[in-house]
Amino acid sequence: MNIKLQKSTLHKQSNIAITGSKSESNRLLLLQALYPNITIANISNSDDAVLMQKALKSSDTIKDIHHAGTAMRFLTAYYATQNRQEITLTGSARMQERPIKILVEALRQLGADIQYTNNEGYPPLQIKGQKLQGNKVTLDANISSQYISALLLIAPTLENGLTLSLNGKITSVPYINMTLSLLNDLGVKTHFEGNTITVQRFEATENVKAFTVESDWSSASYFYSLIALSEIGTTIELSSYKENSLQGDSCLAEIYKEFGVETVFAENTITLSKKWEATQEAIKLDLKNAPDIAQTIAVTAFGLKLSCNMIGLHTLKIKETDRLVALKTELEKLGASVDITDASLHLHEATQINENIIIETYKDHRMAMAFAPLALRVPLEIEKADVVSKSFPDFWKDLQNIGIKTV
Ligand SMILES: O=C(O)C1=C[C@@H](OP(=O)(O)O)[C@@H](O)[C@H](O)C1
Ligand SMILES: C=C(OP(=O)(O)O)C(=O)O
Repeated sequence: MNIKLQKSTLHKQSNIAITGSKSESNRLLLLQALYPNITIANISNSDDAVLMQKALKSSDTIKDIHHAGTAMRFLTAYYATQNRQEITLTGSARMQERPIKILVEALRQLGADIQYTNNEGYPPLQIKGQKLQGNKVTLDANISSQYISALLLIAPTLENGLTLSLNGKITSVPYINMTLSLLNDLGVKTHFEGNTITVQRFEATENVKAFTVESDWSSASYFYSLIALSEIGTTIELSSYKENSLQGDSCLAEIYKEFGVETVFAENTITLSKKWEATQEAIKLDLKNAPDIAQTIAVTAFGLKLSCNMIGLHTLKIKETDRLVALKTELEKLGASVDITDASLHLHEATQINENIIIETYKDHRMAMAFAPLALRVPLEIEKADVVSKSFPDFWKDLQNIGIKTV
């Protein structure tokens, strides 16, 4: 399904309820499988969270988690500890190109029995669950924080807890802190200092532990972009959000000030308002802590004809697609000039925005959603637009409700 977007104007005021963070949801689902007294409210309706629930519920020995990176990594750790039938954990063609060796090696250090079905270092995996004896692991921390979160989530069930020693520059740190915070809320004792994380063993208790997931900040990024590209005075209220978020992408509130967007926090909402014209200076950002908002920001800057320099993007090449190449290719079709390296993107100030361009999405939800706000500048078409369901199935409906017109 392609979607043609007409040149549109947002309603002056609107409000939208976004469902829970997919990152928090998938952590809590894994914890719930280990500690069944957990209840979860405002769970994400994303494909990734639905696939996680399906995998955990079904008795099939083959689990296919499609494109869901967190499900792939978290379930690898989970099934390695579960004494049951052998499980095959697989995913989409792209998932089979996303590396998992660092996690598999770490679990093997603890005594896990995991084999590669096809290619060494990549899913599918053949996992024979058993009681893991080890309690110390050393692993590289500069490729994906999801390997670390996966180990932390199973850590409190291990006989002697777990000590992780992290090598190299730690990437996506807020996601590690999110995992530790949720463990702490459950009652697990943890400690993170320098390159060492320790987690103590935790026994399930009788008490029910109720969690409410905050709504997804990465999904909120597209509304930040829409407001940044709107007329002064346009506002959107989003729920349910809080100022003290576990999600690193809440740095959007600070970043989008440079694009003229003010964020006001109320009890459980944020109101985004276009308050002033964007700064005309080049935007400079290090996104090693918030990789998922790089595409949104690049497109906002392009739409505002600003130059933008982003570093800390070394993880983008192994996500749903090579996001650096995808961004360069699609932005240049629209008239931009973009330089990329393995870890950075430099967008030059645009002079024009080409109309009626078909944006390819490369099976990446964030490509579709990041480019959609350009409909406030030019008519454009988004190819295979249903890809958004990976994280935000209601995206197109919500966009129509706030004034974006489709053909
Ligand atoms: O732990 C998580 O929930 C996530 C961690 C990040 O991945 P990396 O640590 O691989 O950068 C992020 O990009 C992904 O969307 C979700
Ligand atoms: C990278 C992402 O997800 P995952 O790694 O969990 O597939 C994302 O949602 O942008």
